[in-house]
Amino acid sequence: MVENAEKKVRALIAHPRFADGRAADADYDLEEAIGLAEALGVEPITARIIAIRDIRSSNFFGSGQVEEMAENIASEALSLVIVNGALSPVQQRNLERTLKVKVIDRTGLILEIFGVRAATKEGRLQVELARMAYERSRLVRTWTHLERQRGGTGGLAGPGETQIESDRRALDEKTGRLKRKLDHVRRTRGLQRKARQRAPERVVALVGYTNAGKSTLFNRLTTGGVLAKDMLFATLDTTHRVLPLPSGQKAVLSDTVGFISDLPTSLITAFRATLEEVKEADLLIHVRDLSDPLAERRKNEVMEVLEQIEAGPKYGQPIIEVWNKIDLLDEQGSIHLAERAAAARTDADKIDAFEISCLTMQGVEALQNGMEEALTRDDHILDIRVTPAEFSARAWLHQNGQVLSEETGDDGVADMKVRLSESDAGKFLAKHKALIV
Ligand SMILES: Nc1nc2c(ncn2[C@@H]2O[C@H](COP(=O)(O)OP(=O)(O)OP(=O)(O)O)[C@@H](O)[C@H]2O)c(=O)[nH]1
Ligand SMILES: [Mg+2]
Repeated sequence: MVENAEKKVRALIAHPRFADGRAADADYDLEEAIGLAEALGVEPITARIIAIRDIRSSNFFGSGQVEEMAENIASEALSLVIVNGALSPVQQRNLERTLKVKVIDRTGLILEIFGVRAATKEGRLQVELARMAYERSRLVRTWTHLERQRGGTGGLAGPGETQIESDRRALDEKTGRLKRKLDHVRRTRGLQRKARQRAPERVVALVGYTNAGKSTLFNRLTTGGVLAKDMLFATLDTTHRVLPLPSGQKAVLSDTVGFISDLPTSLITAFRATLEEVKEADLLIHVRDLSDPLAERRKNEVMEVLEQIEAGPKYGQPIIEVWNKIDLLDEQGSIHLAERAAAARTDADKIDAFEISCLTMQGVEALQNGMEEALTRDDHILDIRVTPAEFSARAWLHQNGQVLSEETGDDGVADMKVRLSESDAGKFLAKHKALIV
């Protein structure tokens, strides 16, 4: 956001640690928050974990803690406080008043990053919509707060209420307008997607926590050209490239926005359209950074998001796990990992796991074979004889299947060997069973 190092906004990052949180996790959480701040282009000058026994409704933090923050802000000349948690609008406002600097919470921070990073029209509209959803949810919270203040009489009227109601109406109107614009942009893109679906190519989608290495892998597997960077949310817009498979077949690979913990559902919903692509893919590749100490937690978070959008194994969609960045593990760690990968493959829930390094390319070939295997596992290879009169069936086969061989006799009758996906084979058999040799 700010290019010039001297002009960078100097920030205090505060990670609230609750009594039930693990101490070690808090360190990593704080590190992630620093990464997010850097992704926004601000300079994290001070970063600290603040123990919270119970959340204060007025300031979130205790008064002693706020005082310490104020001192820190003064001595370091800071102008931004990032709270790596969820603040109510009242808490945010009170903190800003007391500290006399801008205060944002985790969702606010992520929204800011998305706002700066969104490059396409659709991306920008999605972020705008997400921001509306965020603001609306905060209005609701203020509303409950006001009700509580009045002792929950439930009575109507009062200046605050009217204001909130009109704010809410204004937001809803704006949201409606945005949605219509977004629909328009998407219809165009939907058409493009349909065009892709008509092609026999299958679609493989990369998913995973932000910074896991999705774009790096994307570039390794295709002709590349996507920004891969040690920065959270480097990718916001979906990109597609041809994915060559070892046998010479082709698929389409898509790179998507990364996931992150504690995203409110409203934000996930705003990115639903991007995630639609994930849902419609023939195969998901879950890229995981195995050098991340929180790898297991991240995995569960990604799986939760997938479930929320009704994608993944629970919805019959095959998934392969890529255990990336193994070059960063020591020898002991690598041996342990190889054992786990082997165990996972024979496990009850049979996870296809491939250990790779996008840096050294170790394991990438095995992954490519694994992807092809997963994509063609349920394929049918049919021997078909078509007469010239059935030219439409022949055209359909060319469009939807992979024609492995085709010989046409003098009488114009063609003998074909065609590879079809399970569903296409079903469709073909339902209509043209008589053509099967
Ligand atoms: N050491 C090592 N670094 C890797 C490997 N793969 C990716 N990286 C690095 O990890 C960082 C993040 O990579 P990206 O490909 O941008 O990650 P991403 O999952 O696309 O992240 P977002 O788009 O932000 O969600 C980059 O600095 C990469 O160079 C690997 O196998 N080993
Ligand atoms: Mg990326």
